[in-house]
Amino acid sequence: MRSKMRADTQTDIKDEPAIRVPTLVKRYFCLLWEQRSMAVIGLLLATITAIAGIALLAVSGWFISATALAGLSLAGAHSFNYFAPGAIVRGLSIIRTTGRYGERITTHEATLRVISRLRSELFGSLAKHHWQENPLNSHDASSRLLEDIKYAESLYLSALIPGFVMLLSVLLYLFTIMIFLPDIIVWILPMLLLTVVLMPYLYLQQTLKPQDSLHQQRSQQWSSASSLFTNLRTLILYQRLQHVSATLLDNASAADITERQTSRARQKIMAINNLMCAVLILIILWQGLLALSVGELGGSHLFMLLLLTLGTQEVILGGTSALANFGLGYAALNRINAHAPSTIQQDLRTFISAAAAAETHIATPSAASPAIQFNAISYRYPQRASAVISQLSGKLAAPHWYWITAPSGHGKTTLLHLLTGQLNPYQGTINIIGANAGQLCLMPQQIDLLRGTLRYNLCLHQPHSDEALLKSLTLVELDHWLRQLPDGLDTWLGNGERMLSGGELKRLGMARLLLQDSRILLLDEPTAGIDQQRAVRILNRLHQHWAGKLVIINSHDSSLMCDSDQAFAID
Ligand SMILES: Nc1ncnc2c1ncn2[C@@H]1O[C@H](COP(=O)(O)OP(=O)(O)OP(=O)(O)O)[C@@H](O)[C@H]1O
Repeated sequence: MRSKMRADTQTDIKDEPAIRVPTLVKRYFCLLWEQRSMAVIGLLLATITAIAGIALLAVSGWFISATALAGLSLAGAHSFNYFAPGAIVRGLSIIRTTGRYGERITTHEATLRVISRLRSELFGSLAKHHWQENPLNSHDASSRLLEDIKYAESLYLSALIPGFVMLLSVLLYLFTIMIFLPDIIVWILPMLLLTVVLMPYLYLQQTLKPQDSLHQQRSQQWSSASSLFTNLRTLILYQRLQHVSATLLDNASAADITERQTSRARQKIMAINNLMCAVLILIILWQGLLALSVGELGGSHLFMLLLLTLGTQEVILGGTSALANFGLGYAALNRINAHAPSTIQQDLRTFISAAAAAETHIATPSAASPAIQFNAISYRYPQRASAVISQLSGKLAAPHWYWITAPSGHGKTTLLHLLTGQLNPYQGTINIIGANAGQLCLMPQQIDLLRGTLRYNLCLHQPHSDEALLKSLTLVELDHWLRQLPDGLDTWLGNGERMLSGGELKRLGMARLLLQDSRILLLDEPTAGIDQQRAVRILNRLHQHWAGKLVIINSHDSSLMCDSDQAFAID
């Protein structure tokens, strides 16, 4: 059963040490493996494009110099074969152009698929698990996650591809040099090792060292910016806007300074690498001229080798940052691992293990009438010393309405969160009968108004006809209120727009619930702020509308109970 699995999962988290660093990295590579055909095609196209680009430069260098040499004598000009090298140059430029387009399409598509899966898994996991257990600052968490996932993009796109292309190009370059000038390998091998190994390593150092503080500064900046916009009205009322804006500017300039310093250090390394590549060209020129003077190398071949070096150098410079990009992506995924609540880490482990993936499969609803059975469940908030719910058992079954009764602060809301799976009991089991997770719906104590139209606030991304919306509003007596709205269902609500009274908000919450196709309905303080007569009328209508369903209510006002309703005491 779903809830049994929840309880088992909880034990897992406790037994295992905090998540191993590479779990999210593993997940990233699992996702990349799922997209392997596209990723490999992208890698091949990137390689073909780079090699075609280098070859194009080298062959056209040879062609131009050979043509020029042939043109010096009339006989040579007549006997020179212009056609074959011209066709090769044209062919290479076609390959390079098509390869580049194909590479962009495939590599970006593969990255997009991997990253969007990763993002939806992480955010889905955050949304699914209740943040009460793992308190998170939502601004901070989301800006950190977004920033880090952005870095993760670079793992394949800006690290694996340019790194692979660079290594392959360098090997081919060495092979070609060995054919024409085998003696100079002793000169160029150390130079290549410096440019391909040492420089990327130094670049990585300069990138990673300030990365953590830069990341912290940037996410702090986004988090304060987002909280400034959210709290704009309060800040203006209390005349604190200027103060908060000044703090935001300070945050931004601290991050800018760190970024500028990092960028300067990296530019220096790139400049040194450029210099080393220039030395490489000089070595080729020097040794090539020596070989030319003793007749071991033709003039056009020397020109070809120079341009070959120039082309390879471009690829090497492009790959210098590959190692650093890998480090950035790896560090970002590590950071998410370290900061993510244990529930998300558990989800990631579940995604990775195929067996567990089967376990998450949502059970198909049976024809049985809906019920919830819980056996000896206990729950304690991580921040509290004592349990809020201890060894609670019971069975709540349709078609009844159950009113949870207990004094304030004795765990009524906590029980609803346990039943909906937002919290996990650390002991005991909860079995949902006759309904799947999507058919169990909660009206929370605090109704959040989303910034959008009334229609958007009711539908919450599900299509509903205007008639259905009107019917649900009528059942909760919001039809008169609707008629007063300037744009009816398309009137904007929310912070900074039209606000609702406390009682109206509760009724909007009930209207939302009425639009859900749920078999089990849980309502947390649905009538708070609503006058008694209206509350009785609305509850009577809901009784008729939800006949046959399991309804669980948390309310302090037990005078609203009907004769057929049952009380469920948790004390
Ligand atoms: N995230 C949390 N962290 C720590 N303690 C919490 C958390 N949420 C609730 N509590 C505590 O758990 C206890 C039970 O809270 P709960 O909201 O379930 O009570 P309740 O019976 O619904 O209260 P009320 O009738 O006032 O709404 C309270 O003492 C509350 O302070």
